Amino acid sequence: MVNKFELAKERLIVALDVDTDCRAEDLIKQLAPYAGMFKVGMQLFYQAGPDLVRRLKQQGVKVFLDLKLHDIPNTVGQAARALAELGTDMINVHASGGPEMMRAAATVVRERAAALNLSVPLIISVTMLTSIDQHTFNHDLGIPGAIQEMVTRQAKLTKEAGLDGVVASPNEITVIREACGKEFKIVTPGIRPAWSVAGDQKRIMTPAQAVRQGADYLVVGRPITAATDPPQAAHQILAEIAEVL
Ligand SMILES: O=C(O)c1cc(=O)[nH]c(=O)n1[C@@H]1O[C@H](COP(=O)(O)O)[C@@H](O)[C@H]1O
Repeated sequence: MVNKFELAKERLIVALDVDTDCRAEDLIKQLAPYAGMFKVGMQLFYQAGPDLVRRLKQQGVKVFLDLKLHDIPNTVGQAARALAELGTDMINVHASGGPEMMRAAATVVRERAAALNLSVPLIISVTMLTSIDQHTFNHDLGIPGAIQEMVTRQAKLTKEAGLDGVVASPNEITVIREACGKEFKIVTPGIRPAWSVAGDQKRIMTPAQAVRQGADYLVVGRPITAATDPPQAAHQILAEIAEVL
């Protein structure tokens, strides 16, 4: 029987927001017993490039390649084609690029992965960044209404465009589930254990709260990677998740 710790591990994605492939690979070595997937985002990818991703895949590491593609449909489609060749497990685009852009990415990635006999990654959209709060949304960006309404709308568009799910804050899980159903993947950053610092994250929840709301995956970066003892921090988060599973 799979134990709760293993189930919790499958949900945890550690964000490798570091500057070098050496540091990233060192963290993976330390954290492999605790995380189901590792996220390579802009900070690391712009330094280490696709070679690091290829190497991690050869080592059997599950990789979420978080480059948040956002451009006209043709440009995103062509960029997504290159990313599909890396054989990652999850990639993302911005929902605000619109349905045609999202559809272009999904179509190209699936076709390319199939042509190369690679497993097809989950293709998800980023809704409203977890660093945006209601005040910034209304007063700085000048968008009326509640963030939850915008995220629900983006999630529905994402589903209609044929993607697998969304990145959203844990605050929006309930409304996304209602709108898009059980199979639709919800990936939540903005995870802050009670003992950690929120920093630039605004729409946050603890790991236990996010799992109770129904998150499929939790993305956690600095509470683990900037801790004095990253494996201990990861273990503590898994224990918290396992308790509510
Ligand atoms: O797409 C993402 O992963 C993402 C979307 C979002 O709305 N908010 C967000 O924080 N992220 C990413 O999730 C990670 C969160 O890291 P920490 O804030 O350090 O836990 C970072 O790598 C962000 O790039």
